[in-house]
Amino acid sequence: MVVSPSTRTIRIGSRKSQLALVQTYWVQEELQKHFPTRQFDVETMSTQGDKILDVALAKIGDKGLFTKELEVAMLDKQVDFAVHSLKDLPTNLPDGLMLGCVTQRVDPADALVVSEKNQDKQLDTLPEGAVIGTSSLRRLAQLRHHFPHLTFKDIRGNVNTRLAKLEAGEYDGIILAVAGLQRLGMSDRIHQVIPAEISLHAVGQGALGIECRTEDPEILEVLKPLEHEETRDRCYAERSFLRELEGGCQVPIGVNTKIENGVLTLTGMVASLDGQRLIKDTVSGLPSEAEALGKELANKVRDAGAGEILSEIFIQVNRQ
Ligand SMILES: NCc1[nH]cc(CCC(=O)O)c1CC(=O)O
Repeated sequence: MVVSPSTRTIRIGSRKSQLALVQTYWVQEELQKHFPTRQFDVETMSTQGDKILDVALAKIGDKGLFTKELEVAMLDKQVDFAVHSLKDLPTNLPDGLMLGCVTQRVDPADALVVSEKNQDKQLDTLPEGAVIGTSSLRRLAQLRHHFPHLTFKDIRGNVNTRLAKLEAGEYDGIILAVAGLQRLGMSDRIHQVIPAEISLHAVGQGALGIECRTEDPEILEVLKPLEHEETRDRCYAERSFLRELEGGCQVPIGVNTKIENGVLTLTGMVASLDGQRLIKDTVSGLPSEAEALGKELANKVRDAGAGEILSEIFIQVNRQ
């Protein structure tokens, strides 16, 4: 039997968490609509990030923690592409793999979710010493900067696990991405959407990134209908900013982007872990120059003192 190329089954790799599966099945469904005669299968696997739950994320660094196993499977041709939350995808990918598609972003903001007894509180009305759960240095530094009276405590696990820890009374509130809660059908848990003036979001937050083999034009073609140009340009600028600044560990870097009248505006910040120093600046230019804009902004904040903050963090995190 001769198998024509168009009958090749396409295998999609995914993590097993509920959020990862919701995202992957969405991609599968959308592609099935565009290519009704093709077969798309989903293959799930656990990643390091799903297994190591007892070590602070900042310490292990998040380089590829949630992506490595999927990348090995792609390079071994066990799967053809992998669906990631773009914010979990490292800015430098292994040889032979690329970011093949960026989907339309949903709200990239962070949200406060509060425990039963704090339903009448917001970030600025929570009492002195209230315990806020987050494992992200970015959220920690920015919230400490604005609300130094709050206490911050690490929290790990997937979205459901974190919500369970909140319900168990370990925290007064936790910070989660709006996007994740929405995708899991838990928008009702969003108590306060944190404005960009208080906390800039993570690079790529709210978008899906599809990683695939560089040398597989058929897959790249299949992914095209899911690409959202505006999100892609914004995320390329954000990723370029992060790539220029990160030095081998998770760092408190936040961004915000918009495209208006054909102009891409990128705001980025770097903060010290204690929230005392926060360096923030903005650049604008053509969306087609997204990567150059990211570099330009990285140089600006580095010159303004971000370089010093980042090297201090690198030392602190590795000493712990
Ligand atoms: N690091 C975990 C993670 N990776 C992606 C999301 C959901 C948000 C998104 O897709 O950007 C989350 C949960 C969270 O930050 O609350």
